[in-house]
Amino acid sequence: MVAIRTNELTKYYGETLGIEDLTLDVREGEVFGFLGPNGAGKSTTIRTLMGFQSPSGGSATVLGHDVTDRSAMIEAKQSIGYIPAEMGFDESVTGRRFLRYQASLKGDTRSEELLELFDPPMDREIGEYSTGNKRKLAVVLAFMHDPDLVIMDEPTSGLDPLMQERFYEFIREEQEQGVTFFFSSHILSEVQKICDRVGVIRNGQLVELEDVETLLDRTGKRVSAHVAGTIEPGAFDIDGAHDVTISGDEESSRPTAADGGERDPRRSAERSDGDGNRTNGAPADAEQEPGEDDAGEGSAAGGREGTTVSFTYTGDYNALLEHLVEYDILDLDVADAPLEDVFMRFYGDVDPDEESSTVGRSDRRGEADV
Ligand SMILES: Nc1ncnc2c1ncn2[C@@H]1O[C@H](COP(=O)(O)OP(=O)(O)OP(=O)(O)O)[C@@H](O)[C@H]1O
Repeated sequence: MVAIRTNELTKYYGETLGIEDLTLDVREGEVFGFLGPNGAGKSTTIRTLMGFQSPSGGSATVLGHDVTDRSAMIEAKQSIGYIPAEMGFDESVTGRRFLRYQASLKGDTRSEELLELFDPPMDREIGEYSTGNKRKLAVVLAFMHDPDLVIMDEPTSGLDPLMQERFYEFIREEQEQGVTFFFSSHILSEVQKICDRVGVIRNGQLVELEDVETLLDRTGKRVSAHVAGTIEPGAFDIDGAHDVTISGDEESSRPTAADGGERDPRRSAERSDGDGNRTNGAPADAEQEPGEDDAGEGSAAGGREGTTVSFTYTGDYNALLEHLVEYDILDLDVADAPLEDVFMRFYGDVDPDEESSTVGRSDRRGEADV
């Protein structure tokens, strides 16, 4: 059976496109990730599925109930958990009081267990909560009535890494009990970790629907190797390597008026390939800001000699290792390919400027760390 079904679901805000012709099924018991850059239409989809706004066209059902049918949706929500992107709490009451109020509306069969797990400060006024604590409370509220379907809009934003892991583990356990999840995210690694299938949305339209294994194969890794000596041009034109950039530290590390004193050859190389905002895949010290602490003696390229090669890799890992072994590797970084690479490589016509302005820098850093 399907838990969510949309058929050519469309939402315009006046002239502004929210989503268009969105057709997808979320199967009962699966964890479905809905991935896309800022403004792609994720929240629009979620708010429409929750019945908070009417579609401009098409149709949708959740747990078999038409999302435009008010009374059907009231009934459906007894079995639906919801974590919104913006948590609209009454800030003047304590968490405990808010929970009691919610319990009176939709029931509470397991808040004790959830409070133990996520531990928001229940006796403080919600107005005093940190963002993360608000999110923890939202998680407790979403699950306290033991829902069959949980719809979540970027549920982990604001949670610290430990809490995120706990939440992922919790989702896996809930899924084993048969709960279905539909959630939006910017974070590819998160989606990769916990989802069975992924829908990718861009400019209001579904551009891909994949199982995660397939997406992973297509996404690949961002590899950056810093090696002693030089790398011949073309040396990394190997099967499965895309967007290869090679940068030596001799010339590119010298500050120039044009680059505002940039010294790190890897950063210079990334700029030169027209992707000035890319941060993933580079060794940690490539994050150093110009002039930050590289002003010491003999500090060209942060004091590191050699050459850096960076590329996205979708090939066979053994073949890559065999190739790398020919070099004296000083530093190696392998990370999930960033979300924008997926868009740019597979969905081709994205304007890099538009993409870098819509996908936040901090989001990309977050992915690289995972
Ligand atoms: N209430 C609204 N009124 C007018 N336009 C809206 C409204 N809500 C969303 N939009 C527009 O609809 C489009 C999709 O926005 P939406 O919030 O669904 O994207 P999103 O994928 O959730 O983005 P984000 O990741 O930033 O949350 C955007 O162009 C946005 O400006």
